[in-house]
Amino acid sequence: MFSTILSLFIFYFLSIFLFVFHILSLLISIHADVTEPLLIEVDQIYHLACPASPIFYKYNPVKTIKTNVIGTLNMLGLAKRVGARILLTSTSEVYGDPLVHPQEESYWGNVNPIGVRSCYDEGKRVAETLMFDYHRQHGIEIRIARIFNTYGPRMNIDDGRVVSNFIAQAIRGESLTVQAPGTQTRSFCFVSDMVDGLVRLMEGENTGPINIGNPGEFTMLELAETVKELINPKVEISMVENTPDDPRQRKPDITKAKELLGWEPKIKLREGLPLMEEDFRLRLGVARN
Ligand SMILES: O=C(O)[C@H]1O[C@H](OP(=O)(O)OP(=O)(O)OC[C@H]2O[C@@H](n3ccc(=O)[nH]c3=O)[C@H](O)[C@@H]2O)[C@H](O)[C@@H](O)[C@@H]1O
Repeated sequence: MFSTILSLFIFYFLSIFLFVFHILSLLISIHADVTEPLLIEVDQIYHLACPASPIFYKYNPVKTIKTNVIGTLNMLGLAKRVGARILLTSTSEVYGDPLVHPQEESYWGNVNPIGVRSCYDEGKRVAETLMFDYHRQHGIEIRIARIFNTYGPRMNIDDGRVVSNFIAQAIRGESLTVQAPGTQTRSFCFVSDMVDGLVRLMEGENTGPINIGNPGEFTMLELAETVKELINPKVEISMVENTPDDPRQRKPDITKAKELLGWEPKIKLREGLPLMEEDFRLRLGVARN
């Protein structure tokens, strides 16, 4: 009798323990790794995974391409299993070093398949292919955004991308490191505009791909001059060595986003930079003089 009660107790205790362990491991896996399968119930998936900063994705290219390929397969598997709509944040990098300017979605790009950026560029291109293959073969509801350079408060101070670098350098009184030749261009979109565009794409009826970005185009020297003027006129601008395959020009054609999503960015670069400066000053503990 006593041994029956004891074994029932142990069984009961073990069941609860295993149940709690299972839930905990699920929760941990939600935050852990998109390259592992995910067992959850959802209606919508925003598949944003993959480091977007060149220094971070080049630091571990194998993991970067695994995230783009295996991660996207896992997310599409989840979408298929639970019937969810899935949005992929692709990138302007699918256009590579573009020979067409500004870049329309119909442009197929000019990408080096074996370069140091390829883990990211080609990874995102494969991710787009997988999205369309699952859409055509399994009827999955897909959305693809091609994000152009985005910036804003709460960005990692040591992210390594140009806007966060220049703002942190200006606040710390260090020289702004323009990578040669400095005439290369980018178009910078403020984070709140980007989020609005992504939500509209997810909620709308268009698969995309749709460019989401701010068409205001600046050379890196112009960006450095603007940051210097707005944040710290005393800092110097220095020219440093660049990295291979740096795209020479980038500007989104956002006709599709305007027509199909009723979206266009509201925040200009000169308005967005001070908002980011405020947040960086708080986190760096450096007040404005
Ligand atoms: O922010 C983004 O959305 C994009 O950032 C990167 O693309 P990239 O445009 O090369 O990003 P940055 O590292 O910020 O470089 C932009 C330009 O600034 C220059 N740069 C960068 C850092 C720096 O300190 N100084 C500097 O002049 C680079 O040479 C490059 O021409 C990623 O590869 C994109 O996929 C990602 O979507």
